[in-house]
Amino acid sequence: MNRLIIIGASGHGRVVADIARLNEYKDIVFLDNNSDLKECAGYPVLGPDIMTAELDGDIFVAVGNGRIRKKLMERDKGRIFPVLIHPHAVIAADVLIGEGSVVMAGTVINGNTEIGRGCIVNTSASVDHDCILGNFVHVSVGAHLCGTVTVGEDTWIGTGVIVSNNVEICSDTIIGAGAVIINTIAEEGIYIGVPAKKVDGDEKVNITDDKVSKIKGSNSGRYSVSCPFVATYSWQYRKAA
Ligand SMILES: CC(=O)SCCNC(=O)CCNC(=O)[C@H](O)C(C)(C)COP(=O)(O)OP(=O)(O)OC[C@H]1O[C@@H](n2cnc3c(N)ncnc32)[C@H](O)[C@@H]1OP(=O)(O)O
Repeated sequence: MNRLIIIGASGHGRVVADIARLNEYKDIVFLDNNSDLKECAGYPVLGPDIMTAELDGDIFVAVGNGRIRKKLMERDKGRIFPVLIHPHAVIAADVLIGEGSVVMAGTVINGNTEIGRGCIVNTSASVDHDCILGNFVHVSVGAHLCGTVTVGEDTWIGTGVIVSNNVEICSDTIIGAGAVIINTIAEEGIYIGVPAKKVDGDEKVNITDDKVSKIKGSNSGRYSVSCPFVATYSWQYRKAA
């Protein structure tokens, strides 16, 4: 197994490293722009993220911000960004998962669902049948997407969110922790509450600057990968466009 270079020596990076270990990566190193960091989860932090250019190995961008995940994956286009799946995730055989995505422990992803590139399906989340998640989507801890839900690129579904079936959520949107989405969201922004409502523009929000393009993933190639640890499961992932 190749070396895995994890960008981002944070709590998220720590979880990613553990899943990489369970995916049989033996040589794991971190890069992080915080020069004070020397180790993470027992693995060395070698230097800033730009060092990918001088290091051999697969790359995983373990950064919570979807825009940064996108930027770093595009910078190192052509390198291998593995799909990392915790052995205690339950994934239907026909699910498609884009490169550079991570699926964490206790998740369930049901049939005919497509997950884009650079996505995070976080601990104990579920994404039910016939869903489509665009690139760089984050489904946070314990969030649940019912069947036939579509989520646009770079949208962050907060922890504990429930999304009812047959709902579409547009790109570049944040769904606050604990919200319940019962209707389609077509206008980007921050939505909170039960049922969720858009936060007014003059309220304090933490969305920052340059939100990226709103295109959904349009990758086409299908590539089979074998699962090293659960012989009864298999899944496919989509190669970057
Ligand atoms: C492994 C992991 O850790 S995965 C990470 C998962 N993390 C999450 O899911 C966090 C999601 N983030 C949130 O829900 C945030 O609160 C956001 C993005 C919705 C808003 O953040 P901010 O802009 O910083 O809002 P801020 O904290 O200043 O709150 C503004 C107001 O909205 C309210 N508010 C904030 N979030 C929520 C929420 N999820 N639901 C209801 N009300 C909320 C606050 O109580 C506050 O109300 P007040 O003005 O009456 O006091």
